[in-house]
Amino acid sequence: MSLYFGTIYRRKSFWCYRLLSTYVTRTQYLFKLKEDDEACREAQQTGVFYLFHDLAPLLQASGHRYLVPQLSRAELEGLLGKFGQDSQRIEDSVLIGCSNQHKAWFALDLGLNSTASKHVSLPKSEMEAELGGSFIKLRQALFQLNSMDSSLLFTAQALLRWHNGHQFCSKSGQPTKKNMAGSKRVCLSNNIIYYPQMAPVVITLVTDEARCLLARQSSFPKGLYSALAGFCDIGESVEEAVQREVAEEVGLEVENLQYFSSQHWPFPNSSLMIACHATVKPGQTEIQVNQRELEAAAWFSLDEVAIALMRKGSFLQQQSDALPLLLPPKLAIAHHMIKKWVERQTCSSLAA
Ligand SMILES: NC(=O)c1ccc[n+]([C@@H]2O[C@H](COP(=O)([O-])OP(=O)(O)OC[C@H]3O[C@@H](n4cnc5c(N)ncnc54)[C@H](O)[C@@H]3O)[C@@H](O)[C@H]2O)c1
Ligand SMILES: [Mg+2]
Repeated sequence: MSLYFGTIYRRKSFWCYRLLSTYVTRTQYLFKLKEDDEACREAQQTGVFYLFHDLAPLLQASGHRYLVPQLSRAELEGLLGKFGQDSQRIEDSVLIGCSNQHKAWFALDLGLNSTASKHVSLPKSEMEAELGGSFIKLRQALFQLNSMDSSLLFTAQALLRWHNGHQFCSKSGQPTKKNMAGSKRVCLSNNIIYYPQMAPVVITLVTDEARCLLARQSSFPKGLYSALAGFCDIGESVEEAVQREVAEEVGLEVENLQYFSSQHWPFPNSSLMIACHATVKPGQTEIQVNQRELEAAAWFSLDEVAIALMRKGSFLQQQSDALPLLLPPKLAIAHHMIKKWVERQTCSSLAA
């Protein structure tokens, strides 16, 4: 992430002033909103709101793309008023970020039916007509959103889903209460604090000298292959999870693990995808596909993968049986690790 300097000076001590970056002041502001309910309530007065209905975000079609409308506080109060609700409902929203000018961004789901909340679900189609947009499932809209919008909506949906699923304390059975920002929930009967959770998942691009190993599950779109992925078991390090998953799914032992990058992934719940490159031990390349986990796995050459990366068009539309190799879309970390491997291989073959 590139940091650039803003104009805000903060007094560090009596004689020393420090220039803080826009990124740092924004981060510190968000921290304050998470910790201080009053400050967050105040931020709700001037903030903007992204609406959801039963975890589907409000979107507006614009040509082949989707735009993500934001409502001001006044617009949201007007909408709630039309459906017989007061501004108290706004406190159900969760904080998902803020602009460099410290305008806070919130997400609010007006369609979730929760037993713990006194607020009822608002009717979807009437709201859509009122708002001039549609509540569309995130998976369906993925390829028509820009990367900033999709990342913000991923966060918002994950947080809203977590709150919806943690309305009661698992120890006392009593309702839990969200703090204003939605960064935690507390059980008032025993003070247990619950924080939003993500499941760590390792995703590994296994390679030998000239090929990479890709696999597919039967639920994938036809022709689509990706890197090997799997949830970390409790007590495991990333390295152990990578080695276990590769051994479990394709019966290979890997070495030379190299961390590549990470990504929050909202499907099916909230995962932290930890992407690594790894190589097989020399001479050990024979795959045994675990049929309980995978439909197929195979080694692919640099040429096959490089051509597949250049292939345009959505794999969602592929219907034919004679399918070319298809790779995950750009918003998936798997795409970027495969691309990185192709770049590295191409550079080293040019240098040779
Ligand atoms: N963003 C990307 O590029 C990318 C690419 C591939 C996979 N993924 C994601 O990685 C995730 C894991 O991949 P996988 O399905 O091969 O995992 P996996 O190989 O661990 O197999 C899934 C099975 O693991 C078990 N499991 C263990 N812990 C779990 C948990 N916390 N939540 C759900 N199931 C759990 C379940 O029985 C489940 O059926 C998937 O959700 C997928 O969406 C993302
Ligand atoms: Mg797997």
